Amino acid sequence: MDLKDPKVSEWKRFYKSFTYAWSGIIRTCQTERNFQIHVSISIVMIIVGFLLPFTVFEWIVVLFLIGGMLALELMNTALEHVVDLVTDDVMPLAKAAKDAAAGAVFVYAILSVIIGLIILFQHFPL
Ligand SMILES: Nc1ncnc2c1ncn2[C@@H]1O[C@H](COP(=O)(O)OP(=O)(O)OP(=O)(O)O)[C@@H](O)[C@H]1O
Repeated sequence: MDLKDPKVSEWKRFYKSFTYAWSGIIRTCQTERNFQIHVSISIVMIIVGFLLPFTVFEWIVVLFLIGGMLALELMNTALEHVVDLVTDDVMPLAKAAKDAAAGAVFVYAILSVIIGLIILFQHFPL
């Protein structure tokens, strides 16, 4: 179905774009080891959040970190696919693009771990 077709209703377009997004998430979850690791850590963090329990502010921070991390990992996967689509050859620009995207994920992951530990230490003071 062509989503730009004017005969397609707005709701159908909205629903279709939602199913495309969902299939992108599922596919990435099935194929990308790093995404699976992030999902696992997110589930653990949510369980810990219910057990401690987190305050409303802590939930907001943790959910932003989880959402940001998963969204960034999806963007990284998209960029890897595009680079692989453009070339099979070993090229410095392909490496630069992939490594920069991986770097973005790494920066966010380090920040998430630090903020996550700060939140956890609030509940288990040393
Ligand atoms: N076409 C290419 N030209 C040059 N270097 C590349 C190319 N494709 C990948 N690389 C480099 O090889 C390394 C591994 O890349 P790869 O695409 O396998 O991703 P990855 O880091 O294993 O991530 P993932 O496990 O999520 O697929 C990275 O340093 C990347 O920059």
